[in-house]
Amino acid sequence: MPYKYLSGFGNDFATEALPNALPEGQNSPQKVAYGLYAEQLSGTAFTAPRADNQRSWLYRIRPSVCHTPYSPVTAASDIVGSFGVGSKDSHCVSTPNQLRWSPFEIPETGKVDFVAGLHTLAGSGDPSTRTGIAIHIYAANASMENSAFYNSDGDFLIVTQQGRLDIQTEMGHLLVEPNEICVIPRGIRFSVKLPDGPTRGYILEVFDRHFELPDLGPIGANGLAAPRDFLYPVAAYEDVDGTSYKITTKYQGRLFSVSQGHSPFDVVAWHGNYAPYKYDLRKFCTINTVSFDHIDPSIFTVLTVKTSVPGVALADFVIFPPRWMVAENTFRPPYYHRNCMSEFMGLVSGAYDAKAKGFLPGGGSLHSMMSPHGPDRTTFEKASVDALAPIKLRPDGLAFMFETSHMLSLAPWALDKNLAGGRVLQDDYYTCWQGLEKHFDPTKPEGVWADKK
Ligand SMILES: O=C(O)Cc1cc(O)ccc1O
Ligand SMILES: [Fe+2]
Repeated sequence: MPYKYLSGFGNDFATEALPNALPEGQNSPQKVAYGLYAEQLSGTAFTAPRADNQRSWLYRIRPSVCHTPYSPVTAASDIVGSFGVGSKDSHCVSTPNQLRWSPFEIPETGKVDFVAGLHTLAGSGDPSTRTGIAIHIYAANASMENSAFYNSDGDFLIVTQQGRLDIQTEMGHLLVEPNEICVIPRGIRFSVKLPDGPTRGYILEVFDRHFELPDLGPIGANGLAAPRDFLYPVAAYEDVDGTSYKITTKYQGRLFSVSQGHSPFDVVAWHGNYAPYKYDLRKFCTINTVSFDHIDPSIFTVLTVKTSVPGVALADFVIFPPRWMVAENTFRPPYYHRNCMSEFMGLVSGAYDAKAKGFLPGGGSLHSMMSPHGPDRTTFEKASVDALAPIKLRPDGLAFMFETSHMLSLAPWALDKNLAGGRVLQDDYYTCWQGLEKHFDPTKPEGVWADKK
């Protein structure tokens, strides 16, 4: 499969797999070229201001509506849709505890595809009122066959951790490898193949608005993620009839499916600004202190979803990429911290500056609103005496954070102590801070660390 992309975050694209399949100068001609149907896919209200308005026009072999009625999927699922604690459906739990998970298991037996391999960890709000977010992981070992998925509840930002995802979408193909992310907006049908076999990763789902590049303020016109590095698929279609396709949607947190006798990937041409995209995190132009002190992690924001309050994100996607550390006279790891936001972290590879052990690739941690957290004892002690030479921090490491202004509720699966025979949820996480010693000595204004170098 040749993967071809169009570039530029939020551009208005036009792409066709057959010459002149796109109508000239209008969206809905009486007769569309090649006998195609025209269909609009709206990603914002019709009346959203022009700067926010997102929609695409799809020219396809059949309109999407040619399918059997939706019926609930009866197979057991670890997906949660509504996070109001106490709501009859939700079974979610609120806990301010600092939580950490060892690498989430990838199933070794049976065939588990991307949809069956979705597990919700935490979330807030409810898609029915377009408030909130959800955090899921996926752990799968099989490609989706003759099936597609779309999310009615919101947009998915997918962080691949192990294995590439070969994603066929209505707009074309995306090949996404670890160190890359992709965003599949609400409603867009996609099917995931696993060219490398077993796979794992993380998903940030937002129930309202869409991901945007952060404003750069005094940074200026350049830096962080560059718009031109966001890649969108070119139109690619298949004309397959007579095979039964199952299309599953997550709708208010529940799965429903329809069937149809033709491929849903029959879009010959499309134009517009509502489409899936991918981004290589290695292209992120990292900015940080060249003098002193630890800069807040918002400096590493790749994408953000705004709320109506200026500067307050519904969710930020933040990375901790390889970078030079040069800060002088500075405690360089993350500071001890209590936050009015909730912080979920994952690790794609390597290790993370605040934790000497226990936070592993494919695992995760959650530090909830106002729950204290920071470096473990080993990290604190080492960083308190380390020589402050310039160092290249973890050239192969990539950690990330989903940070949200909402309080999260925990899905039952996330707190299941028996996951993988009790090897996932770390009961003893809190102990990494228990040994932090008292160093206070009122007779030593210069502190105690000078003696310990
Ligand atoms: O590890 C964390 O908790 C994330 C984090 C990183 C950082 O560099 C500063 C603050 C912060 O919350
Ligand atoms: Fe933090």
